[in-house]
Amino acid sequence: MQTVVPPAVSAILLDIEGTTTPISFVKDVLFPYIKENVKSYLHTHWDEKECQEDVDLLRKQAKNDEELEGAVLIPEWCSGENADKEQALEMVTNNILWQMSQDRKTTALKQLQGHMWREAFLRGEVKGEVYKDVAPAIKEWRKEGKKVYIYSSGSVEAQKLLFGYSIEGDLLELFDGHFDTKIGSKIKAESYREIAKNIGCSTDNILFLTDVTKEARAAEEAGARVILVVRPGNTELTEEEEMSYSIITSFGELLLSDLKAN
Ligand SMILES: CSCCC(=O)C(=O)COP(=O)(O)O
Ligand SMILES: [Mg+2]
Repeated sequence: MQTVVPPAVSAILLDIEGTTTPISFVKDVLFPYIKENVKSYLHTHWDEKECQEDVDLLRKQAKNDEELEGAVLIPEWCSGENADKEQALEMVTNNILWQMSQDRKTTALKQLQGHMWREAFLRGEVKGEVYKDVAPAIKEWRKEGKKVYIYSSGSVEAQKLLFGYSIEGDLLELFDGHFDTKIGSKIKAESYREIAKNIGCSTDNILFLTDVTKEARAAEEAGARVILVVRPGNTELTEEEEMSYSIITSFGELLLSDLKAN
């Protein structure tokens, strides 16, 4: 079945996990890579500026998380020149593993993950999985003058790795820009307003494609248009959610209204 995109839409904003990319790729490939390698990564890179910045951000996040039940914290002494490296990296590792056990989407965790995946993608150990219908559909949309952006909890750096080193080669030229949680949480309406400001359009001109209804609601609250994407392995939608949203199972089902007229 086809779903018509209203002509007012000038920008299509795409989620990654569960939308352009199977959840299984994230859960079974990307996340295990972090869990298996985080300690040795920290060990190797600990003294580098980038790694210390990542640790500092993780420590600040942990401070904010103090109130959370079961939170694994990172004491103040864990970053900086005088830190006992072995003890500190043990604490940081435990914090990362705890955050991942909760599938947290903090900027601190996502930044470190992006830096770790860089090694895996550059060495060719990992290639980004992208659904087959994604690239051909985006090419069509762009031909029709639509701008296409990514908005994911994964850091912009990680997004560029996934699409730049994908199973279909370098797909980065499909996108006009990338957003991550530095612009705000995906479940906050304000983030979509900020994205619209950044793109230079009204939220009403944005069509957001996502698999997560909390994200869909936030985008709608901001005035953006939303279509839910149902892919194999995604969380099942409730009957109410199915009734409330337009749904597609492939990007090929989107029909630009300008095209329909032809
Ligand atoms: C290269 S993105 C890695 C996937 C990830 O870490 C993530 O949290 C995906 O979140 P999304 O917002 O795309 O569902
Ligand atoms: Mg998603």
